[in-house]
Amino acid sequence: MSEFTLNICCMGAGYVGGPTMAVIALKCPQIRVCVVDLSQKQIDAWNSDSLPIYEPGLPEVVSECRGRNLFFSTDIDGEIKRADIIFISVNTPTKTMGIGAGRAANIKNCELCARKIAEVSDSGKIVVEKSTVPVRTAQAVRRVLECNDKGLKFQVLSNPEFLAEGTAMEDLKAPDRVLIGGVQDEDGIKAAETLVSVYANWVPREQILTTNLWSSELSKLVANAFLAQRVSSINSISALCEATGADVNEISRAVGIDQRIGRRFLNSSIGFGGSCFQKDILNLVYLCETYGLHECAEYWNQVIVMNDYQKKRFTEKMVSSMFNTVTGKKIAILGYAFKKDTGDVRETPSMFVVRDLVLEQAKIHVFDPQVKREDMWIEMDYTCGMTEKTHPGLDKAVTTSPDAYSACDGAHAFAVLTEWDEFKTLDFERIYKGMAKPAFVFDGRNILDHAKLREIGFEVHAIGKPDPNKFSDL
Ligand SMILES: NC(=O)c1ccc[n+]([C@@H]2O[C@H](COP(=O)([O-])OP(=O)(O)OC[C@H]3O[C@@H](n4cnc5c(N)ncnc54)[C@H](O)[C@@H]3O)[C@@H](O)[C@H]2O)c1
Ligand SMILES: O=c1ccn([C@@H]2O[C@H](COP(=O)(O)OP(=O)(O)O[C@H]3O[C@H](CO)[C@@H](O)[C@H](O)[C@H]3O)[C@@H](O)[C@H]2O)c(=O)[nH]1
Repeated sequence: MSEFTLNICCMGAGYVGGPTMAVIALKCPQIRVCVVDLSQKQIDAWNSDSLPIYEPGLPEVVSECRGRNLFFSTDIDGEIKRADIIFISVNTPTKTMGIGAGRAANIKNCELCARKIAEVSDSGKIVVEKSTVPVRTAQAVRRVLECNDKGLKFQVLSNPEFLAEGTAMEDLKAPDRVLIGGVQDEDGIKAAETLVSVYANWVPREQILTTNLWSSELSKLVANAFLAQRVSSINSISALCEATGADVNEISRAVGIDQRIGRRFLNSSIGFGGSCFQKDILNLVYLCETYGLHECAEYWNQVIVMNDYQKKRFTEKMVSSMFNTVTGKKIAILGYAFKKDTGDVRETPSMFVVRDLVLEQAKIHVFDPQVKREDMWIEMDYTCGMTEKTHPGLDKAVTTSPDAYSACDGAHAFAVLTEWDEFKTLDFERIYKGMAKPAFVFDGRNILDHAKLREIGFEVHAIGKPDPNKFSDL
């Protein structure tokens, strides 16, 4: 007899599958949790001391639970057979070719999981969509599962994940809500209750919302669209601030203090990045178009248009401030991850700034405490189509530095592109001494003390901040 009351299998050991299952294992010692993946390398890393993703607090939880009730394996068939509940937590990237290319989400991996489950299962199971998917994907998953030739019955639930990278462990341990969508018949409601009872081990019942399948799937896209919309809204205002002498931080504070608006997600930046916002908005835009709702599609598409504008605007400002040329100049890039406390570079805005500066023939020196050079190039190829082959000399044009000081040594400018806390306390006197003059600072996250930097002698440019040389009446 197994010592466990329930067996959970999660297909996909990535940024979501790994941390999510680690927290379920932590909070539910009576449940056996196994995360499976096609990638042997990924599973080996999860079973090692050097986990495949950087997430504060994750190593502690993995080391507490791994081997007790948390396992990582490539035995996909065996773990599917053993499971009562199977989470599908695979990647659903934007399609790169075919119908809907550049907008629609590719749900190929979800379908492949469903086919695998139908093929190898020898008992009925609850199948949970954890991946972010277009509305009505659960129907496709259900149809594939129903086609099994063993007469098995499966229940499909939608349980989108709302964790943010860098704070994933806190988000998972104390989520604002858990959302579970299911078919509103007796079996569907029973399946949803089983999943509710898993989360109820640590999440207050009133924060576990149950809805119909389609509301759950759509809520995930809408949540990300609303969050990204706030970032684009404040970024659009940052451009107006730079033109008028207003200060975007003061505006965020004045506007966000209104409880109807709220303070969070109003930090102006070089634009949002990450694997989710752009992908999920494009997914929403494509859905609207599919249903002939062109005005709705256009409305949400503007969030992305504004984000692209913000990224481009930043690089253009760097070039124009530095006497309209950066050719041959050394520029230090502090921060390459799409936000602090992660090593993830998917859709990172830093990449677009680096790409545009390389095209201007600058010599780039990047320092990021967590990003691997190999990952920078993989993403540059995937998203920008830029490799050493397509752009000979690219590899040499971008140096990765071991620390911020060597990145800045001899540089004409440094730009802060990720808001890592350690950048706030650098020895800027030392950095200034080592730089070419005039020494430029471009603060893409508004995290530095600009007055202090100006006192040292830097020429400082920041997002949505009035330039004292331009406005004498501040
Ligand atoms: N990254 C986030 O912060 C986040 C947050 C919420 C939701 N999401 C959504 O969750 C899903 C997963 O995102 P992620 O960032 O964890 O992706 P990821 O790329 O980090 O991980 C996905 C994993 O799935 C594996 N995989 C793919 N096909 C498989 C198959 N058929 N069988 C077994 N394993 C398979 C891949 O090898 C990979 O390791 C996406 O839909 C994403 O939109 C992501
Ligand atoms: O005020 C802000 C807040 C965020 N950002 C940027 O927006 C991007 C996304 O940040 P964040 O949302 O914190 O990280 P993600 O890990 O992408 O998380 C988002 O995407 C996930 C995947 O769908 C969801 O689960 C989360 O709820 C949602 O916050 C990053 O580049 C941030 O720097 C800003 O520029 N200004």
